[in-house]
Amino acid sequence: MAKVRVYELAKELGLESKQVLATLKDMGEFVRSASSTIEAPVVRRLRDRLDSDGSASDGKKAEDKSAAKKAAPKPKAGSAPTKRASSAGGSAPASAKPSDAAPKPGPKPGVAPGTRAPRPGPRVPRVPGTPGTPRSASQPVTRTTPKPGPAVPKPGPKPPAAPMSEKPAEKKPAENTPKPSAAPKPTPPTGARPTAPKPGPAPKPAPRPGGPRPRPGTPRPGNNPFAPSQGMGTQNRRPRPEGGRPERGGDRPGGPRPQAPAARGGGPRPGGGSPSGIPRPNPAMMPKQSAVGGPARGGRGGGRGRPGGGRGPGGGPGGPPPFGPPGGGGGRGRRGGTQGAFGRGGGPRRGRKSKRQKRQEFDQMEAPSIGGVRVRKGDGQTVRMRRGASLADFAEKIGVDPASLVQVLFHLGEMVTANQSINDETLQLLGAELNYDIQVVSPEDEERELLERFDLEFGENEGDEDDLMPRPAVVTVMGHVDHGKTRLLDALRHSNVQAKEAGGITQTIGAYQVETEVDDEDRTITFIDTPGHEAFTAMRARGAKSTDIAVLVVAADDGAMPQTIEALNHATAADVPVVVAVNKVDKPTADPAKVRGQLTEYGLVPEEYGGDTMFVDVSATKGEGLDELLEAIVLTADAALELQANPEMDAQGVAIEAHLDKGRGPVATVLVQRGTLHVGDSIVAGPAHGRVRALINDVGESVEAAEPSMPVQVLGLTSVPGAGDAFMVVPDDRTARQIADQREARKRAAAQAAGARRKTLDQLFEQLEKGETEELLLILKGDGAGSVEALEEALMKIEVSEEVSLRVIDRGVGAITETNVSLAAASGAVILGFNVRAQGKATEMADRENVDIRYYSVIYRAIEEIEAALKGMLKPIYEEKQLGQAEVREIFKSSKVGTIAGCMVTSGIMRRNAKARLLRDGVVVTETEIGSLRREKDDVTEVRDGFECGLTLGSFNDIKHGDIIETYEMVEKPRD
Ligand SMILES: Nc1nc2c(ncn2[C@@H]2O[C@H](COP(=O)(O)OP(=O)(O)OP(=O)(O)O)[C@@H](O)[C@H]2O)c(=O)[nH]1
Repeated sequence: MAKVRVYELAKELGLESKQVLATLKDMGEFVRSASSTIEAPVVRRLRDRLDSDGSASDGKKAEDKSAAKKAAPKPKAGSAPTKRASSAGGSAPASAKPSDAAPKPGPKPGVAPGTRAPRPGPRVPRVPGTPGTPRSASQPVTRTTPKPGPAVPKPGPKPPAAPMSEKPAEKKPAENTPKPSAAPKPTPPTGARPTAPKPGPAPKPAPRPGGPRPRPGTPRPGNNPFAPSQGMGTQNRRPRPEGGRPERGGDRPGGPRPQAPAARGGGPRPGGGSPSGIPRPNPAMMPKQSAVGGPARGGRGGGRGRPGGGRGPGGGPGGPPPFGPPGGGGGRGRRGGTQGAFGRGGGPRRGRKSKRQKRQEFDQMEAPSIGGVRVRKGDGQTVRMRRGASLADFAEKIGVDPASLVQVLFHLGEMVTANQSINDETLQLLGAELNYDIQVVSPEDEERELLERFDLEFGENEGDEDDLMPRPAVVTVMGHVDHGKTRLLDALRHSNVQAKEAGGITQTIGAYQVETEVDDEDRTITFIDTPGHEAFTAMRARGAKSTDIAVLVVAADDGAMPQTIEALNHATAADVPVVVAVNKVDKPTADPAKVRGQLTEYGLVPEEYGGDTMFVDVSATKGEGLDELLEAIVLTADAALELQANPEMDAQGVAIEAHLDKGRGPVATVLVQRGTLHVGDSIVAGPAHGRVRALINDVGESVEAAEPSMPVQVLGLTSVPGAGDAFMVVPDDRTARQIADQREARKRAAAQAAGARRKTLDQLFEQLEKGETEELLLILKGDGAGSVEALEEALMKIEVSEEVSLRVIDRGVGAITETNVSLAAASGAVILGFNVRAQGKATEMADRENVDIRYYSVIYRAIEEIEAALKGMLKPIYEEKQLGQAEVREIFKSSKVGTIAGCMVTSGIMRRNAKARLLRDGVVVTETEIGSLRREKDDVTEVRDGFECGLTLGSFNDIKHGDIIETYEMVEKPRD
């Protein structure tokens, strides 16, 4: 047997489609709409069901009823309700399923009847000719059908629901009165409406011709909160009009409504909005009801919300077997009912929303509000963040919108953009606020993890004892400026590095090896010469870490100085043994004993005093004490250290200095700490990588390999590594590149985080109040990575005022290029060239673009100039300087110039156009300026004390006898 559509079957059976749908639902069959097809077996069962119910309109029953349309309504109502009602326990049940009804009573007593009734109501109006009665009948039926339009017409043709209606009809109520609902109610006898409440209503029904709208009285209470907002709501309302709202009433032909209201109003549906509305599908209600009814979702089964299906109302609450269980047809009924029936479209919309929105709403409910921003909080779980991560990174890890984090931070007083790197404290603050345990991964850990990903390890693991071989001690020479470090090293290796230094200060780190003989044994010592200026503190600190022994140079004539102590602290922190070289002992003012005494206070006790620190008196210029110094170094190393390394492994070490050589490209001076570095090795040094093209030792010779503790220049890198960056040999170029790339990215983020000068809101507002803030932007270019780094560090320490600050927007090794100039031009930055010059057309371009390039070869000169420049950016400070005072003795009125004050200058001078303030009884009345100034009849520029004058105060005319006029000027005050 071919599939048949519901409406076809309904027609065949002489029923309303909705009735058929309702019955199907009752049978547990899910049929979406009247146009849906149903299988033959289902049709058979349906027929059986209808037959057994007797409701089936045996075909034409309907026709018979045609006359009784009105009755029909009730029946329908009844029927429909029945199902629903059943759940609701409405009266309807009586008709359709008495049994059901009975049980249901509890649920929505009044509802059922009433509910249905209402439905009709609405439609009624449309029903043309039919006065109340007919409509009611039809309506109920129609109602299911939703479509307003169609509904109207249907009334006539369609006899009310056959099955359902029939019973009710029989019950007569229907017949009497058009009110279907009314009719049903009477039925209640079945006990449907246990709730008693509506006894009254039942009777009333009769009155209501237009009665259909039964629901009036009771606003569908249970209806649901949603109703209003949804399409449904509206409809519901309509029917409701208690007492038949005029509006509708008017429309309706049947005008009768009024009565209905009363009737219904009675109170049928106590609780439930849907009572009468049986038919009315209330999408909104559905959910609720189903929920109430119990089986929340199950409802679906009932038939997705087919309107007719009694989905809504009835089903809901009571949820009697048929409808109830399933969830009451409730489920989603929106589709059927809402859409079509009410033509609102609200239904579907709602449905769509619920999926997405519900989740969002749920999330939001869960999310606490921080300063008005809702962000889901954590449960204290740990979130690992790399140093310098951005809000976007954090947001991604915790699955929230970065914008919301920006807002949260804003409320916490930090203004940060989503992609900006944030510092550790801010990250922690945010984490604490959102209840996450933030673990900022240190660069060291990050580095370790990075290498682990490539199965590499940088460290001391050099294999077994057998693999280890003695290696030279690596020594760092430290000390106060000009105490003779360079000269001493120079003396030790018989070269003259010092002469090449500009400004007399060591600018770069050099490393050299010196041979000596101790106890008839040849020993090699590697020296790292660190710069002495304070600006190089960072490099010196690194130097201390990469060395075995520190030689502290102290001038015998000067004694321990601040940087001597600082250097000592670095050595101590690095747990490096110290050998003190008391230099310049050749000087007449030299006092080596004093130096020993001073350093004793800092924990360096000379051996001769019973301590374990070796002090050696030397004279770098005269070459005295050098052998003793070397011997002291070797002895100290032998005594305190076990200097060994595995020369067989892949080389690892540290880059001491690097620069960009015009002819050779990036050149890095590295110190091999373990393993042996060979030409041809793939290496990665910080963010630089490459393959070793050549190795050059400290005396400029090309070598094939560099063993532990040997300083060597490496050629072949693709870029310039930073001073202090670790280097290591890796399996292949690809690995080297990948590691370098990741380090580069990390470095960028970290630099951004460190460099970003975040201002709190308070600070910002403070500065805004003071006026615009100024920032000096710089681009640094130098001959070596160490120099550039040192310069930047020194510059960043300059503190002139809160109002001005400086920021390095770019830095690099090598000549100043056109790229640098164009960046400077675009950003308004100044370029500082340290031991480098503009290259090619960069100078020309700088002139054209008006870019300021400054060249330096001595670091502190750069610092001085930048400091001066920053001071120059400060806004001038003005202070008030009083000019004089005059007393008003006469007042003259002039139609041309206003009020003229005849004054006696009591002190100083009155000057034309000078700033002035008028004082009355010691109170400033106005701040203005002297307008015209006359002495006798002549205009003058100023009048001195002891003289009378006439003056005007701008447009201020409220001058009185006895007022004091004070003049002053603002004078720029020099800054400190
Ligand atoms: N009389 C005397 N003068 C010395 C001796 N050693 C160094 N000088 C002088 O001290 C001055 C500074 O020497 P440098 O070697 O440049 O000192 P430094 O510690 O390397 O200085 P910076 O590079 O600025 O840190 C130079 O004029 C040297 O000639 C010494 O043993 N005796």
